[in-house]
Amino acid sequence: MISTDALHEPERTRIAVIGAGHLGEAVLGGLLRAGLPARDVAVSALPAERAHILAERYGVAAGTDDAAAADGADIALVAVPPPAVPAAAAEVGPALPEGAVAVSLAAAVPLARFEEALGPGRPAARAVTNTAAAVGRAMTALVGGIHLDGEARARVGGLFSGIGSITWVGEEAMDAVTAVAGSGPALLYHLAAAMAGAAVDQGLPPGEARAVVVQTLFGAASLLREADRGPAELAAEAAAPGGTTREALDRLDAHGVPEAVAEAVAAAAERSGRLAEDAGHR
Ligand SMILES: NC(=O)C1=CN([C@@H]2O[C@H](COP(=O)(O)OP(=O)(O)OC[C@H]3O[C@@H](n4cnc5c(N)ncnc54)[C@H](OP(=O)(O)O)[C@@H]3O)[C@@H](O)[C@H]2O)C=CC1
Ligand SMILES: O=C(O)[C@@H]1CCC=N1
Repeated sequence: MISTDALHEPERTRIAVIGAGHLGEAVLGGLLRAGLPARDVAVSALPAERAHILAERYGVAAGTDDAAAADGADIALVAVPPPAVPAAAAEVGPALPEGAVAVSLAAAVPLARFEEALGPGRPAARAVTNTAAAVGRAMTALVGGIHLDGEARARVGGLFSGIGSITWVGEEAMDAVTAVAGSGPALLYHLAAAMAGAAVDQGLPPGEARAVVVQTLFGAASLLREADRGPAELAAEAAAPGGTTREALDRLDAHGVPEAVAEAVAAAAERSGRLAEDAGHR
């Protein structure tokens, strides 16, 4: 459930979602699923047809005007593409009530740049989250801005706790977190597709292959989360000497898969840094 303990109005937290594309819609859906009433949500999306679809799908107020969506919100979540953040923030900042918080969900854009565009004194934060927000299982890393006091920090933390797990980090960690928490889900989807394809090659019908892979990944992730052992130990437990798992793991190692994963994560983190540089933010 969304925490309402530390809100200005304990009964209500009004949320604006600015830029409801893939991530914004996932967060919107997750917040509603966690119990946020649709009447307390205003969305800004482009183009107008997209706003119309979201209004129909979720029963929220939706339009194309960022300032109108932010007007009256307690927390505005800005989920536009990185280059669009400064312009969106310049609309959102002045439209928010005093004390309301703006949170950037964009990759790469430094918090100081977001704060500058919002206008003086605006409480702000930066978040890296992921689309598992839609099912209440996001991993969100948060950085607090210079005007974010303890109460506002608790409000923001409470909101994101409603759609998954949170951690507060220093901004220097954000490129790494973006690579793992932001891009990480797609790495697993990539692996899932390869596993399902391989299972079909081995004779499973496609629907069956997908169901088996999904439940296997879900079970493994759940065990990883709850077990008192780490991933290496869990892998060793599944790999009987001379058995099938050892055969498969050896093949992955021979193909340099651990190194390839490390390279992929490093490339994503480096891309996050370059995105900021290309936009003149660093
Ligand atoms: N997708 C993900 O899993 C993750 C995304 N992010 C970050 O989230 C942000 C959004 O990513 P994602 O959802 O994938 O991208 P999308 O392109 O799916 O969504 C962004 C949406 O914002 C719209 N938009 C642009 N400017 C404005 C504006 N001023 N007001 C309202 N809407 C606007 C875009 O419209 P149009 O296309 O017409 O410009 C688009 O529909 C990015 O900054 C990204 O770095 C971070 C972590 C994970
Ligand atoms: O691909 C991207 O740039 C965004 C940021 C992290 C995940 N998706």
